[in-house]
Amino acid sequence: MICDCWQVRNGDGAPNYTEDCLACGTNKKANIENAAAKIAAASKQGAEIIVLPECFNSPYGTKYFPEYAENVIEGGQSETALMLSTAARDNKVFIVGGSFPEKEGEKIYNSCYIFNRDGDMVARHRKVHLFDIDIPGKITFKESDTLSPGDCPTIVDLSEHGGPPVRMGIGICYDIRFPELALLYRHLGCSMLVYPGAFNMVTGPAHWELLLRARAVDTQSFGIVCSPARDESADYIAWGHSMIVDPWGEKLGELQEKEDILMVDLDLTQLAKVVSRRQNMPYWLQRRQDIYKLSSPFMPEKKPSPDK
Ligand SMILES: NC(=O)CCC(=O)C(=O)O
Repeated sequence: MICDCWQVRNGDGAPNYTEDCLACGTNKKANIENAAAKIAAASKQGAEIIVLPECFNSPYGTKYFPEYAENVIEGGQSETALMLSTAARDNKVFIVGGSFPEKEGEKIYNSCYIFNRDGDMVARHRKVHLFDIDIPGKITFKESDTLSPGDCPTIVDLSEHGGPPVRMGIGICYDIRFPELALLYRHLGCSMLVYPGAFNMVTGPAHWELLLRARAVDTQSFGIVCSPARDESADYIAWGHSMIVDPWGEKLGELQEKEDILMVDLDLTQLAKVVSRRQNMPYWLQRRQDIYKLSSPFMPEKKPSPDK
């Protein structure tokens, strides 16, 4: 399996976005070392935030998850989480750690851990929508054979951790198909949606870019997807095409299917674009909440939604 990373650098007040690809296979140790090496390389190029793809320490497949899963909490010695923490601290970067199978008790989750520049774990997202699909003759996949779903949205505000003014909503792959999650993130003040993901050769060409751009436009936010690069010999062949789009749905950068690095500057002017897009086309304020309404236990009742 091959992986992409995506990064943000904050140069002279100008965050800079990059994507890498890195090769992953069945050798877990090699996958972890490769990810660490790519994080270091990206950091050398000035990346400030690095995003890894879904399932970067193992092949993507239900039969692999139990074997590659690590216990991060409950005093677990997770070598993958340790690498992410060390890499974040040594390179002084934020890391959105793609995902890896995580064990807690009897359950296994598809989890994304996020680290600050000191190597502290600041958030965890457990994939909330499991990829259970059956398109006869094309693709059948049932994550729920071995995985359990998470039950929380996950937001990371980098400014609360000494970083740039970016509030990210995190999802993992199939989570991108659920507009309600993205709308909830918008409601909770996010201006960027980050989805480590691994679409395949059936759904990738059809929906990967479409969904990212849709979620970005739905929420007037930056959108990022970070995929493993394609490995034709894998059981599950990833589509690749890590990508970042702006709140207008315009592509700021895209990788192809191979191992690679892509860096995209996101200067403060572009961050301001979120605000101006939201003002120019204030559809968030024009929602007809008398006809329909997003409801979530994670939505504060009284707090007005941040829709500047
Ligand atoms: N890893 C995943 O969740 C795959 C999702 C996917 O391919 C899709 O089409 O959705």
